[in-house]
Amino acid sequence: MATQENQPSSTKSIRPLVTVLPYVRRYRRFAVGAAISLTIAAVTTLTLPLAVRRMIDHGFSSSDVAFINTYFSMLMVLAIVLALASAARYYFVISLGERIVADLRREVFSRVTRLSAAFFDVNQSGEIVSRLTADTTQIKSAVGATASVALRNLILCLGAVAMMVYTSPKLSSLVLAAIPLIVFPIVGFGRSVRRRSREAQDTLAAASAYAGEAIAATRTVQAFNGEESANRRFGTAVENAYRAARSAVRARAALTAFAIAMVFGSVVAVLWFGARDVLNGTLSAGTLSQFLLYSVFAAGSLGALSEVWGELSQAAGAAERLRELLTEVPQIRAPEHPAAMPTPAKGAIAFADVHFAYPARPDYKSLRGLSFAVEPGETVAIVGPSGAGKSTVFSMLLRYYDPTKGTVLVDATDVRTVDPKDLRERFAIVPQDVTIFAASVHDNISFGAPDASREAVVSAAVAAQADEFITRLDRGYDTMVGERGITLSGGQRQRIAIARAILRNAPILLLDEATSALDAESEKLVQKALDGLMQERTTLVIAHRLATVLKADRILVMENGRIVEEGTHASLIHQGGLYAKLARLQFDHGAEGLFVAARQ
Ligand SMILES: Nc1ncnc2c1ncn2[C@@H]1O[C@H](COP(=O)(O)OP(=O)(O)OP(=O)(O)O)[C@@H](O)[C@H]1O
Repeated sequence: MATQENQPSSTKSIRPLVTVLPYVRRYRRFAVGAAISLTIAAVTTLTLPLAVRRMIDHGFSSSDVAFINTYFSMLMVLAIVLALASAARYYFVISLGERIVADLRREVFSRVTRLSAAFFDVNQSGEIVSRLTADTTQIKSAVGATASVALRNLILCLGAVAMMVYTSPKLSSLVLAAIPLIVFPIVGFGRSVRRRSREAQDTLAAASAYAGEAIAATRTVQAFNGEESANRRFGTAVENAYRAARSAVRARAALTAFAIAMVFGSVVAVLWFGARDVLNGTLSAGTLSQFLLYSVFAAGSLGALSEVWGELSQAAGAAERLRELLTEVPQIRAPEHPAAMPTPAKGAIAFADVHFAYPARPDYKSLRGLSFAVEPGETVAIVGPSGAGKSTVFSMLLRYYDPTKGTVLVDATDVRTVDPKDLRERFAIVPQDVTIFAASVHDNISFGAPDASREAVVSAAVAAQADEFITRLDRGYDTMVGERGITLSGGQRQRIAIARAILRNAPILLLDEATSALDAESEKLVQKALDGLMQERTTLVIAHRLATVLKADRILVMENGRIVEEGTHASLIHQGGLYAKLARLQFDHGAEGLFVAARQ
């Protein structure tokens, strides 16, 4: 992932998993419950070989029925304790995993929604969504299943080794000598698994990103008969993800095979010595059986630990990807001591010699010394050829980016000195391509004012000429509109956006007129809705229609990131400059009120 502030780190251990620790601490009760039940289960398992030895050395030889009965009832009790402790362990550990992942997802999402526009210029949304879903799932399995298996096996392994030493120090010393030979290669393999697993998650995220984009645009894909090529591209991405995952799995498989071979190999070797001691009469058969069981436990748990190490290394790859998002600092954020926006809000705007290049394209200046002022209550239209920098003006006002030079002022306050939240509070925006969420009409209108009552929502819709079509929908204001408002017409979507802006009741309106032509009826309704919205507020409108420029108090003509002409429609036509040319083009084309974006 490309980030502005934060280059991906390249840690070589499972250290990224410490990201998860604060979450574990938050739910200490689950963690403590898990630890207690784990210990009980492990200790119970460890007492079994003791019982077996006594059975072999005393039970069968004494043929004492009462002894056998007591022994078997004790074993039964042990079995029940083991069952209950295992169930409790499962419950605590899995609940902890689920809880942590829910928190992680919430926190990552909330972080991502606060990141600046520059971050999204270089990162794909699908890639980020993949981190939210696939990577957090890996963490869940690490915290839930894997960590508990690891802990249980660690306790079992340590316990078994201790009991082995207790049972036969001589045989144990042979086993212990073999341990470093086993452990070091395992750690090495773990690193390789972690690196490959990170690659697998990265390629999977790339596939998800592409799928998200293509599915959101199925109509375009079908219109261009692009299904084949979309399938091919997704297929390639999925195959890449498969190959990367298989490479990680291969490393894990090799790790498992190596660990098991080494561990059991050393057990067999040690037993061979033990068997000779039994024949010599220096070791009882029961003691050797007990030792055998403990070494099988130790070997089994070491084998399991090596597998778990692989899984933890995999989860560390995922944790690293999440940590990148969690530590990403928004470039645009409130200063340490934000100034207060002056109240009451007036709605004055000023640009003073603003220069700006988008971070994704630092060599190209989108604004080159832009200066203008808008008085409170004024309606100002911005016109100019495509790429002149009109939309960039809006981005600077909303402080999506900071100027490279110069100052943007709202109510005579430098926008960099205030909290972006307070600044954005002063704006309502109607963008060119309206964003409609897959939610009810009510929720879509009240998006910028979530506490608004139904009455307020309806009156905003009435003012936006939207009430009539909304009440004709199946469930009126409670009708769910599809993703991106797919069930609504273009004009309806625009009127919902206008209602949203009316309800927000902000002192400054930013309006990016849609270039797509609506039918005459819709056009009239949208115009009427806008007239209502523009009253009594400062309005800055990127104009594409003659009707709009005629109504504006002033027109700013932009070209190459600065203002080249300024005046009213009549005075600018009279000047015979760029505006006159743009207007002529429009009339030549005869398109009703549509400014054709002409490249100079
Ligand atoms: N996010 C971005 N990253 C890099 N460059 C950008 C970005 N957005 C816009 N630009 C560039 O900045 C310049 C000004 O773009 P802007 O969108 O402000 O133009 P515009 O006047 O609104 O054009 P149009 O009328 O076509 O919407 C263009 O050259 C464009 O390529």
